Amino acid sequence: MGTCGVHGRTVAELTACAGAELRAGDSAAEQAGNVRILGVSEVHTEVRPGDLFVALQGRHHHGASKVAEAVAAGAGAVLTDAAGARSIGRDPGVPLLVAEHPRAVLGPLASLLNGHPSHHLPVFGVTGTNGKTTTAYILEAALRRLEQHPGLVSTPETVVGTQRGPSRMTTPSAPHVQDLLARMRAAGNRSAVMEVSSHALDQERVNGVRFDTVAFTNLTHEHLDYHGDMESYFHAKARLFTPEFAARAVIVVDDDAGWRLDRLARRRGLPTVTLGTRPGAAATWHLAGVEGADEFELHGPRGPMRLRAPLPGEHNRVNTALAALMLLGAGHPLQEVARALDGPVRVPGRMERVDLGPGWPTVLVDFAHTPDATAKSVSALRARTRGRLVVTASSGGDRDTSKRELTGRAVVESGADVVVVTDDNPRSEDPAAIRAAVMRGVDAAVQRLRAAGQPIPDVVEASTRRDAIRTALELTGPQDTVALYGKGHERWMEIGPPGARVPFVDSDEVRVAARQIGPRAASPAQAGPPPGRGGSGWSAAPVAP
Ligand SMILES: CC(=O)N[C@H]1[C@@H](OP(=O)(O)OP(=O)(O)OC[C@H]2O[C@@H](n3ccc(=O)[nH]c3=O)[C@H](O)[C@@H]2O)O[C@H](CO)[C@@H](O)[C@@H]1O[C@H](C)C(=O)N[C@@H](C)C(=O)N[C@H](CCC(=O)O)C(=O)O
Ligand SMILES: Nc1ncnc2c1ncn2[C@@H]1O[C@H](COP(=O)(O)OP(=O)(O)OP(=O)(O)O)[C@@H](O)[C@H]1O
Ligand SMILES: N[C@H](CCC[C@H](N)C(=O)O)C(=O)O
Repeated sequence: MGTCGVHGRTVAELTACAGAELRAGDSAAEQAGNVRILGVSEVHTEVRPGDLFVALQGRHHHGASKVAEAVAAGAGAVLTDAAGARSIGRDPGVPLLVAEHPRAVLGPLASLLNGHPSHHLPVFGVTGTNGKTTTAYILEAALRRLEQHPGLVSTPETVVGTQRGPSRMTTPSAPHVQDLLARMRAAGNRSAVMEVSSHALDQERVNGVRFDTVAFTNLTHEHLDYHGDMESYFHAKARLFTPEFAARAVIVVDDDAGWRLDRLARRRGLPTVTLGTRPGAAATWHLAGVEGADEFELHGPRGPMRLRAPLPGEHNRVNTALAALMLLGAGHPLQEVARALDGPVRVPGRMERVDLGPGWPTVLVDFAHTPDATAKSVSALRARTRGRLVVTASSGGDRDTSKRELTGRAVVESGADVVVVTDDNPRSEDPAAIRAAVMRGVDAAVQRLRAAGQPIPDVVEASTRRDAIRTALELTGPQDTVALYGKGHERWMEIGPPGARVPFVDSDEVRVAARQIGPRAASPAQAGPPPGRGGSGWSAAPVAP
């Protein structure tokens, strides 16, 4: 990887940058120090001639076991840790750099080799359990309207110049991050928006990026398979909030983690502004609005701003407000920010409507795959659905198992009328076992509602997602809403061993199922089961409370 062209950097320069020790093996140290390195890679299959191969200890392998292949592919030098150096043993045939924490210096080295791209364009980083992608897209659209020509690094897509393409990861490896920023710079982007995942922070993938403004959305139950507990998860997120990474931060303080992060960031010397939606919260900015409406006001030190969220739900007002405060923090005038945020934004697979025409329910595809996201999304749709709200409940395999029951519980407690328990990406697990876990949460919540004398949803299990989609359409009419959760923008289903995928697109499946079911009568009076548990009627525009 790397785009520093034919010039590159010498091994001596990289050794100094990495704080490493240069072991020249059989070659003379001076000669080794003069070797020119053109790029950097941490995956042996991505090594290009003249690259520095950085051999890291991972969860499964030590990259040092791939040094011979990397050198055969043309690696000009190798950087590793003491354990890696021991396992390489004999002279690898190229200069060997040994550092205490090569992972920590991989990003800075990649930045150096790419001409420090983040020093030349403002980078906006968004982290938090839910809302990163949505906030990033809202911000990207606004920066475009402000003629800041943003690049984008996000879960669904990456934008370099004006080219949009699918992403493989939310936040890629350090060499890829720096390579993307360098390519953005070369392609004329004048700003960049980047989602920063907790995995990326834990694995130091954004080390070496200088962020202009970083933002925190929230911290709720997720990724405990990786982080172990919420405390470690918090500390992974908190890594981003230091003056070394960013010039300033915007922090949503609707949960305890937000307040705690604000205190921690300020103690570290990072200037912060806070955003609260709870009445009486001692935040810098407050979001005020009528429940269920997309319009809202933002009150704070620089006066009220009137804004409109481009997607429904309270959570999307927060995402919009966060984007506004990031832009204000970066120095854009208030009126311009308000204007730039006033317009449609398409966020792939987030509250995305699938238009089937008259006679059909409102169908939405949404990426809610955590308990909190599911609760927020179901509540938002409940408030806008005149008829019945039919939702899928599912969870991915080989991921946090403890969120499955909580997700099942969330759909019931947030007001769904019909819950269709089905599959997401089963990966290597037995899909029936995952559904059973989700169903336990659904059942427990139903029992609680029943005991409290409250209305309870109908519950169906569909052993394939295709069946679930068809069932949801068959059950619904034009007054109803169908929400398909979990897969959002994904264009595949992961089934079987790691990496195994079959094509599967929720919105395509909806259209196929509608065609199979056949035409629907256009009149709302003729179709659809009786009204559900409540709600005030779906509308693309906000429904009056
Ligand atoms: C759990 C996790 O994040 N794993 C990442 C991690 O894998 P690992 O620790 O198992 O790596 P490893 O296989 O032990 O290899 C160690 C080192 O040897 C190198 N190696 C390894 C094997 C080989 O044949 N050749 C080789 O060079 C590897 O490049 C690596 O540097 O390091 C790898 C190399 O950088 C990543 O590809 C891999 O991401 C995997 C694919 C992944 O699925 N990650 C997901 C969970 C992830 O990061 N998701 C977040 C979004 C989460 C969210 O917010 O929703 C994201 O930012 O995308
Ligand atoms: N601020 C928010 N708070 C809670 N839930 C949200 C928020 N914003 C969006 N959501 C819900 O979470 C889902 C995922 O949103 P989004 O993709 O923006 O988050 P993300 O942090 O990028 O998620 P991921 O890391 O899984 O890609 C949305 O489809 C929506 O249901
Ligand atoms: N980045 C998230 C995406 C989850 C998407 C959902 N469809 C699933 O498979 O669980 C993860 O890897 O946990």
